[in-house]
Formats: sequence, C-alpha cells, structure tokens
Amino acid sequence: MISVDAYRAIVTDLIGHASITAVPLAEAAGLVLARDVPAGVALPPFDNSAMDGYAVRAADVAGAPVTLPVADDIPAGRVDVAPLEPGTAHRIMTGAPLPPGADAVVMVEKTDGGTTDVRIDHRATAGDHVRRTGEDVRKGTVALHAGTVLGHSQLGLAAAVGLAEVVVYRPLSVLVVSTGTELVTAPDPLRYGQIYESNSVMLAAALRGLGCRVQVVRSVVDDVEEFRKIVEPKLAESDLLVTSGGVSAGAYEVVKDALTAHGVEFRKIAMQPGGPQGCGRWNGVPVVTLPGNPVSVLVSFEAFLRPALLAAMGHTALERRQVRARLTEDMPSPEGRRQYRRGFYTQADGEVTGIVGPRGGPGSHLLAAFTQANCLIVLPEEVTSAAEGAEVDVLLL
Ligand SMILES: Nc1nc2c(c(=O)[nH]1)N[C@H]1C(S)=C(S)[C@@H](COP(=O)(O)OP(=O)(O)OC[C@H]3O[C@@H](n4cnc5c(N)ncnc54)[C@H](O)[C@@H]3O)O[C@H]1N2
Ligand code: MOO
Repeated sequence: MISVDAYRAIVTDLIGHASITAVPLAEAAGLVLARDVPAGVALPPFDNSAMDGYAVRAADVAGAPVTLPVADDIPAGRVDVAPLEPGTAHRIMTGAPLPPGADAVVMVEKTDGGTTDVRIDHRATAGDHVRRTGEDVRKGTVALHAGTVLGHSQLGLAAAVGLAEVVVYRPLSVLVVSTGTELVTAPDPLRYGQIYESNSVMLAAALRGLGCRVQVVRSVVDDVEEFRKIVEPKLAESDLLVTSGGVSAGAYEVVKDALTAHGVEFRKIAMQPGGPQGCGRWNGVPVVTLPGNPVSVLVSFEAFLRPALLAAMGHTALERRQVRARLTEDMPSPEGRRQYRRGFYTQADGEVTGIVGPRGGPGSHLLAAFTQANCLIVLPEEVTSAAEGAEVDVLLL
C-alpha cells in the first residue's frame, strides 16, 4: 500500500501541465490567466458624468438658485462634445463625456429639468458627480495578473479594457468511461441485478466544474476487447482518461485486465474509501482508473484528481479549506488507512471551533448521505477510533 500523499504526487506528476492558448472571453470562465492583461485603455477612458443632469462650472452655480441657458445636449456615446462656455449649462446623461470647461454635474433632481434654460437649486463643488479618467484602472498598468482565476468580474474587466480573447492554461479534455456489465442508463428499464449508471454523471459534472472539457462513455461492458475497441480510438483526442470500476480483485476487472500490460499500474492506497486505484499512460495518454463505488469515485476525485487537474490548469489554490472541528459522536476508523467520512460541519456564532458529525456510514455505496454532507471528516492513518468531543480535521466542500 502507498500513502494518499504519495499517490497524489504520482497522479499530479502524471497529468502534468496544460499548454497555453488564447480563447474568446465567452469560453474563458473558470480558466486561469497565463499572461498578464495590460490595460490598453484607461477606465474610465474619459472624464464623464456619473448622473443624469447638467454639466456646469461650479463657480457659475455658487449663488444657487441660478438660471443658466442650456447650450447643448450630451447623451452617452456622443463624441463631438462642444466646450462649455462660462455662464451656460449642458444637459448631460450618465456616462456621457464631460465637456471641456465643465467641472461638475448637478443631478436633474436638483433642477427644474429645463431644456432651454435650467434653474439650478443647489450649489455644486468642483468634481461633483464627475468620474475621472483612469480612476478605476490607469492605462498601461496590469489590469489582471497571470495566475488570476477568471470569474465573472475578471472577465468583465478584461472586456472593459478592450480584450476579445485572453491567454489561459488550456482546459484539459477528459474522457470519462464507466465500466460494468450491470450498468444501465435511463430511460432503459432496470432488471434484477442491474443498476443505473451514476459515476460518469458525477465525474463529468465535477470535472466541468474545474474547467475541463469532458467527453463521456456512459457504460462499457466487462469485456476487455470491447473496452479497448470503444475507448482506444477516443484516446487521441483526450488529455486524460478517467475510468470507473473494474480495478479491484475480482475475476472480471475489465480496466485492470485491459490496461495492466499497457502502461497502467494498479495498487492499493492507504485510504478508505478509494483503496484500489490505477494510473499510468496508455498510448502516451495519462490514465487514472478509479474504483467503481460512487463514494469512492467522489473521494478519489477530491484526494487526487481535483488537486492534480487544478495544478495542471494553472491554479495555485489546490486545497479545500481545512478546519478543525469537534466530533458529535464516536467514530471508528480502519488502522493504517486515512479515512474520509462524509460529514456535516457547523460553526456557531462566536465559536472558534465548529462541530462535525458524520452523514451516513463509511460504506462507499452510500451516495445519498454524500448529498447531505458539506465536508469530509479526515481520520488519519494511525487513528483507529475518534471519541465524541475529539478535534478532527475537516475539509469543507
Ligand atoms: N476481494 C476484494 N474485493 C473488493 C476489494 C478488495 O480489495 N478485495 N475492494 C473493494 C473496494 S474497497 C472497492 S471500492 C471495490 C472497487 O471495485 P471495482 O473498481 O472493481 O469496481 P466494480 O466492482 O466495478 O464496482 C464496485 C461497485 O460500484 C458499482 N458501480 C460501478 N460503476 C458504477 C457506475 N458507473 N455507476 C454506479 N455504480 C457503479 C458496482 O455496481 C459495484 O457495486 O471493490 C471492492 N471489492
Ligand atoms: O476503498 Mo473502496 O473504495 O470503498 O470502498
């Protein structure tokens, strides 16, 4: 058996690093910037009005109430803005360029709203309701740094400084294959001895959540020739193959039987669930073979695939947030294995340490309990039982 940490390093090394590529902003959500984004324009690009109202010289309204002739009308988008002559006002809309000569904007609510003459009821101070060039981003500075994860605000900023594309770590293309002759996909009816396939649905969603592109083969029967015939041709277009099922000690371990002689090594990891694992290269393509039990799939994803894929796609935050919490009940744990139990963590207002209790038993078929969990409780290899009230490590999902 090898440790969770050693195997995680093996998988991380195997998956390696994605190349970099330019993608349109619409395809970049969740990806990581590989190059700085320079601000080719200032934000705002020009002095402009923050309000619908009147552009004035503050000095002209110092004796408010005053009435000024309205010399021009400036909607947003107007580019031929005439200078403001002293003693006049321009009607101006939010986002429209401040005319040269004006130094303040008076909101329309503080006037009579006139279009030929306007009565201004309140005095203004220079700078009122004026948004200055570059006060958000100065031209020529770095708007977004390499390594930034592109969420919606970051993509908005990239668009605002005039980019159509960003250079990112390429999203990895992952081929997900579920194996098992017992697997059926809805809406086919379920006969005795069969189960509905669920692993590929979970894996695809989890991988897409990291930014991967995913291709899925929902079920391959436990037949080595059939497995190779279906999966091998799809390898060429994949950066990674992830399988589920067929890796343990039985007589029909299709993944193990198909790939043992083709560069994939199968071993036991000192963890529960997720003990039986395999990884290596098939035709040069990285392969990670997960055990078939649904909870084993999810825990393996957390322990190995998630950090390795995040690292490959340029992320530096690879870990789930880890906190300490007190157990609400006694929990046994297998000797020599790191156990991951599904749990529910809460932290009362003002408390430093939260509490955590298990959701469901340790069985790796108990998927429903996972859906009610918000964390994994981690019981280290040397622990065989943790008592109620003991502090344990918790990974927040
Ligand atoms: N003699 C031993 N038997 C088993 C061992 C062992 O060490 N010695 N390990 C057990 C552990 S732990 C696990 S985990 C499983 C892993 O087995 P496999 O990877 O070969 O997985 P399968 O046998 O194909 O499936 C296990 C279980 O999961 C169900 N399954 C499989 N694929 C799916 C899917 N896509 N969607 C939903 N459910 C799926 C399958 O029907 C089985 O019930 O081996 C233990 N046995
Ligand atoms: O190690 Mo297997 O993954 O429970 O249940």
